[in-house]
Amino acid sequence: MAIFWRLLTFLRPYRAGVVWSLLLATAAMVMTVAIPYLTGRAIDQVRSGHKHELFVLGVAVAVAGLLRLALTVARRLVAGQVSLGVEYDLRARLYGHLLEQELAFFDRQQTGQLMSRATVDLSSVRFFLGYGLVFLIQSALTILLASAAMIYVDPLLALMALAPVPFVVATATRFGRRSRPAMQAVQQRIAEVSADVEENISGVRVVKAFAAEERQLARFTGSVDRVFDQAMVSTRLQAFYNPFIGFLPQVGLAAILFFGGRRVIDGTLTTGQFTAFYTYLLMLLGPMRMLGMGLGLAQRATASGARLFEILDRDPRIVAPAHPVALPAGNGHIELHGVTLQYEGTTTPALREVTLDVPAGRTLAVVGATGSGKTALVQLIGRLYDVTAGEVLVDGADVRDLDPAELRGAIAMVNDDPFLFSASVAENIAYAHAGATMDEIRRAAERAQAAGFIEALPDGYDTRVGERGLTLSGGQRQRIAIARAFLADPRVLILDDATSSVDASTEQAIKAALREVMAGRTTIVIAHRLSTIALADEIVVLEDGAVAAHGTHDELLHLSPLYREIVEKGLPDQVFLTRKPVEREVAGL
Ligand SMILES: Nc1ncnc2c1ncn2[C@@H]1O[C@H](COP(=O)(O)OP(=O)(O)OP(=O)(O)O)[C@@H](O)[C@H]1O
Repeated sequence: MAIFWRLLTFLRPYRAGVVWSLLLATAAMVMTVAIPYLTGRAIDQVRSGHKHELFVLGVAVAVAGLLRLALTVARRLVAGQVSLGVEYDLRARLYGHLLEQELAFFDRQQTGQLMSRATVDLSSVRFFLGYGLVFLIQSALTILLASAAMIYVDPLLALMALAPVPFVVATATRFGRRSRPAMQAVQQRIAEVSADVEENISGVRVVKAFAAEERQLARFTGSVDRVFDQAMVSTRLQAFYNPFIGFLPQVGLAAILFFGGRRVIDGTLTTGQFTAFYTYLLMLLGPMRMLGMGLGLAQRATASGARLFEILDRDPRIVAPAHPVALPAGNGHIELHGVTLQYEGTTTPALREVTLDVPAGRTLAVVGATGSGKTALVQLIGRLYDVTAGEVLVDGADVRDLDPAELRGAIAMVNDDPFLFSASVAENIAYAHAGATMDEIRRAAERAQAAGFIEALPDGYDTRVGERGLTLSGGQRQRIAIARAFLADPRVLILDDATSSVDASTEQAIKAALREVMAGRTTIVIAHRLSTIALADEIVVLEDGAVAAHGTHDELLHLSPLYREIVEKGLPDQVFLTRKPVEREVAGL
């Protein structure tokens, strides 16, 4: 119930619309109630042969009908606006809130689940708030007005006719109680199906590569079956309760036909009154059914609301401090003091007591076996995760004291698998600097050794790259990411150099681009090959999240057996493809 009241708060900005909706609904109801009354009177005029009065009443029925039409159209327009407004607000709030969450939140969420909440759940809430609520109130109002009219015509008969109403209310309440959990389970299972669809489409390359379509389909069919089974539980409840709610008032109808008919025969009730009375009772049937439907919508919206609030109530864990300090002037001096990082839900830390000092402008290569904590380390600099212990300083300021937006504005990351948005190449390059001019974009692309292939694309810089930029090769995407970093002009550059899939000349181009972008900035590079290590001033070797060794290449070759082993066996060295003397030297050529 608390969730239901909270849902109503979404209507607050639309108070005027809701009030108008209700006023229009009430006026339409008055017209609806007036029609049987006028019809009853008209029938009495037929019996007494008053042609003029009959004409007037006929016109009055037509006018009431027209007014009702106009009022209903107006109400639907207003309600539609409210509904879409609520949808707009909710979408913006939900999306904004999701974007505020820290990375760790997304590590544990299935994309499809989140998407289902943002679509299926959101639309059931907005549909209820926009239309369902008015349905409910309108039905209740019709029942009240028709009851009042019936009591006015004949209190005793009215009592008889209305006797089933308490049973209707009791049945509807019971229906609500049984239906809500069933509905919530349906929503949950629909979300699971969405998650399955999302995973299958995102991972379609793996599915195809392993010819796993049949297996995936079987799994998917399983999820769909689960939705079907649970929806059937819900449907069975509805199949019984809804008609039952509609049936109860019909018991009243039979009683009215019998007792009311007798009173007409006795002459204590006119035929017109009897007709009006009977029509009122017929009028009750619709709203009673609508009441059931409205309650169904309310159940669904409450179930969906609970799922939306789960997200909306989650406070982001990495936020700007109340009084952030400004990022001190500097050129990207990075310090880690006794840093330990343990990801949520894991038992062993990904980083243990790491202490590092990277002076401004220097290049540090991070090497280590897979899972040794290289990515974990670089993610801490932009505060994508919070340390479990210790501190990370950028130009002397603890990253937790800074506004994350300012901090991240000073850092650029070039991943091994850069993500490109479905937009033009130019827009993708300008992602870090939305106001960049075409000239700046071109210059960045040139420096990133990307201009050549971009100009060869069908529409040059205006070429749209598909979702995830799949129309471009890995090496091309990486150079676009480097161009992005140029435009961002960061103090600190973070690189992951896993360019193992590119050919020799691309590798050369990337190395040249990297050397250009690294100049004059602090760079931390996760190195997977000797040629990248050659770009670094110093190297840190990670082993199980701890610093195993730290020094220059030569020092480490003497001091660290682990480094020697990594150099000898671990790095997919392609240094023979490069021509830079320094790299040949490093590789011992
Ligand atoms: N988001 C996460 N949540 C929980 N554990 C994680 C998360 N990311 C990484 N880990 C774990 O933390 C450890 C360090 O991972 P990290 O990604 O830093 O390794 P890495 O050295 O970059 O490996 P690779 O070279 O394969 O990319 C691993 O044991 C990994 O399983």
